[in-house]
Amino acid sequence: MIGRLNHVAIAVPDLAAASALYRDTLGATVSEPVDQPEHGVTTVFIDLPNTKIELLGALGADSPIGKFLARNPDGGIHHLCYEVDDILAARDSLKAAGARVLGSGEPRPGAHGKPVLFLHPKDFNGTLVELEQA
Ligand SMILES: C[C@@H](C(=O)O)C(=O)SCCNC(=O)CCNC(=O)[C@H](O)C(C)(C)COP(=O)(O)OP(=O)(O)OC[C@H]1O[C@@H](n2cnc3c(N)ncnc32)[C@H](O)[C@@H]1OP(=O)(O)O
Ligand SMILES: [Co+2]
Repeated sequence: MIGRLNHVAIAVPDLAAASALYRDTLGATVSEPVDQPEHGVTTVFIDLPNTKIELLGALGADSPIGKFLARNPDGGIHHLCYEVDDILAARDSLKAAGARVLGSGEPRPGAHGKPVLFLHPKDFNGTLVELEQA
C-alpha cells in the first residue's frame, strides 16, 4: 500500500535558525517558509535527491506541534510521510485493521496541495505517520 517516502518532518523551535543550519552548514536547497493555517504549522522544505525534509515551526496558540516542542525543546523528528495511490482506500483498510486515523478522518489538503491524513503514533511503533495522495 505505502509507496515513496515523501518527507521526514522535524519540529523545530526556531524555523529561521533551522533553515540556516540546513542551508549554510549542511549545504542543502531550502525553501522559503510557508504558513499552513489549516494545519497550525509553518513549513520549510529541504529538497534532497531521494526525498524531502519538512521543517515544522508552530503557528498559532494551539499548534499540533506545541506539546511536542514543550517535551522536546531542541526539536525532534515528528513524523514520516508516505505516499499512497488511493488515500481513501488506504484509510478504510487501515481503519479496518484497527489503526486510529486522527482528526475528522477526512483527508485535507497538505503542504503540497494533495490530500493528507495522519495515523496515531501509538499504532505505528511510536511514529506519527502522514499519508499523502500520490
Ligand atoms: C502541513 C502538513 C504536511 O506535511 O502536508 C503537516 O505535516 S502538518 C504536521 C502537524 N500536524 C499533525 O501532527 C496532525 C496530527 N497530529 C495529532 O493529531 C496530534 O499531534 C497527536 C499525534 C494525536 C498527538 O496529540 P497531542 O500532542 O495532543 O498528544 P499528547 O502530547 O498527549 O501525546 C499522546 C502520546 O503520543 C505521543 N506523541 C505525540 N506526538 C508524537 C509524535 N509526533 N511522534 C511520536 N509520538 C508522539 C506522546 O509522547 C504521548 O505518548 P505518552 O502517552 O506515551 O507520553
Ligand atoms: Co508533513
